This record gives sequence, structure tokens and C-alpha cells, in this order.
Amino acid sequence: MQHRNIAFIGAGNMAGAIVAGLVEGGYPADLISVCAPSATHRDALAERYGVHSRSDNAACAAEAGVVVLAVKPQLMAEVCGALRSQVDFSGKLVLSIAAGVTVERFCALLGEQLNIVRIMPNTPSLVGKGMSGLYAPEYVTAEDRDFTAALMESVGKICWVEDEHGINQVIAAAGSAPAYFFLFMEAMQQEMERQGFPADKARLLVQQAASGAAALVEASPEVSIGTLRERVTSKGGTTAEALRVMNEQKLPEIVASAMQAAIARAQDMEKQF
Ligand SMILES: NC(=O)C1=CN([C@@H]2O[C@H](COP(=O)(O)OP(=O)(O)OC[C@H]3O[C@@H](n4cnc5c(N)ncnc54)[C@H](O)[C@@H]3O)[C@@H](O)[C@H]2O)C=CC1
Ligand SMILES: O=C(O)[C@@H]1CCC=N1
Repeated sequence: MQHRNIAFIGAGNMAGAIVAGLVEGGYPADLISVCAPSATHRDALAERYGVHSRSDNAACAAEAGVVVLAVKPQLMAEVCGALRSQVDFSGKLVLSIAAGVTVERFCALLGEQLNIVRIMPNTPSLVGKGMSGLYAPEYVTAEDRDFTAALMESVGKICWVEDEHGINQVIAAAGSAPAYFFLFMEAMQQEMERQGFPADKARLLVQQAASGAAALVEASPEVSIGTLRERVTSKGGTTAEALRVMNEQKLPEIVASAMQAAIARAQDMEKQF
């Protein structure tokens, strides 16, 4: 892929995961800067991955061709306001990973016809297993779209959405989703501990079952996930009993309501931030 000078504004969980995935995947570390007011996280990234650690957002953004906005949505207006007064964004590619901040809002904050792509990544990018949704307004060039796609493909898989609302739907299915699976795995580990297993064995059982199930889904694209479930479920057996309880307690409906709540929250944030 093409290599450009990238400034990450924000050095938290998600920026850290992308930086790690990029450098591990061979992106030149000396072309990456991470910028945040507090040195703790950015210095840790600099030490571990050889990227530059900076404290001055505007200087860092001014020197980069690609600026990744990776602060919390509620800080975006303040951070962008300070950048706009000091940095000329024409000719730069701006990538936002924030939930709930629209292209229209970024154009108001940083300049009309801003060359921006919204990315909705997730933390498994840290280990090259990320899933990112991408949205760009139509005027963004094919070259910038291709660069963004290649950047995120270097830390996982990507999916373009045609409509900006698709980013909110990607949040529900991928951005927030690792937390759903972690909650499920946590609950399973806790139950195994209640059953008397030590924490390390309980975790091993759950983690291997989860990664095995995910690997099986990935290795069987022609088989529906429902069929994979049926293959585990012997008539009158143990799985059927476990699934009966989950269905009686409406797990599928709970999942659907949870995903709808994530989308609704993203839409609220669009009005708020
Ligand atoms: N954590 C996740 O799984 C995902 C997060 N996102 C998005 O990524 C963005 C960041 O989220 P996290 O990394 O989870 O948050 P975080 O709280 O871990 O990181 C935020 C970073 O911003 C830095 N920061 C605070 N004020 C700043 C300023 N004035 N200038 C520069 N940096 C500043 C903080 O020091 C910190 O390094 C959010 O907008 C969120 O919506 C998107 C997808 C997944
Ligand atoms: O919870 C959030 O708002 C962010 C966006 C997706 C994952 N974390």
C-alpha cells in the first residue's frame, strides 16, 4: 500500500489498537505520530511501536498528509476548533473514527468540502482482526478512498457503506460488538468459576470455544450460522436444553433490542456533538 505521513489526534484504546495493527502489519512507524495532552498512552505507544509521541495537536496535524481524529465524540468540537485556527486542511485527508459525529458536522468544524472519510473500526484491529465500516462523501477521490481502505485492511476487514447512517448500523454490528461477546464470555467464565473451576481454566475453556466457533464460521462461508448451530445441537441433548433456556429468556430479542439501542444512541450523539 501507499505510505503517507499519518497523525493520530488521540492516543487511547482505539487509536492504540490501529497503530499497533498498522506497525505490526509493516506500516513504517516513523511515518506515524500519536498526539495527546497526557504523555502516558502516547509514550507507551512510542516505546512499544517506535511511532512519534507528540503533545501539540496542531503542529502534528500540520506536518501530516493524513489526520486521524481519534478523540471522544464529546471532545471533537473543542479539538477541531483549536485545529482549524492553526492548520490548513485543504489537501489533507481527514479520517474520523468517532461515533456520532457526522460529515456535515466535521465540515462545519474544519471547513466545507472537507476531504474526509468516516471509519467505524473496532478494537480487534489490535491483533489484525478488526472490522471497519467506511463512509465517504461522493466528492472524496478514488485515491483517498483506496488509501483509507488499504489502511484499514492492514488491520482487518472493511465494508463500505453508501449511506452515512450505515456507520451507525456498523457500530451496532461491529464497533460495539466486541463488548457484547466479552460480556457473554465473562458470564460463561463466571459460571464456570461458580462450578468450581479455577479462573485460568474457566477462561481457557471459554476463550477457546469462542475463538473456535468464530473460526468455524469464517472457514464455512457456504454454511449458514444457523446450520452450524444445529450441528452442535443433538436432539434431546445438552445444547438443546441450554438453547431452550436462552430462547425462553428471549436472548435473540435482547440482542436485537441492544443493537437498536446502540444505533439510537449514535443518532442521539449526532444531535449532541
Ligand atoms: N474503543 C472502541 O472500541 C471504539 C472507539 N471508537 C471511537 O474512537 C474514539 C476514541 O475512543 P477510545 O479510544 O475508546 O477513547 P479513549 O478515551 O481511550 O481515548 C481518547 C484519547 O484522546 C486523548 N485526548 C483527550 N483530549 C485530547 C485533546 N484535546 N487532544 C488530543 N487528544 C486528546 C486522550 O488522552 C486519549 O488518548 C471515540 O470517538 C470513539 O467513538 C470507534 C470504534 C471503536
Ligand atoms: O462505545 C462507543 O461509543 C464506541 C463506539 C463503538 C465502540 N466504542
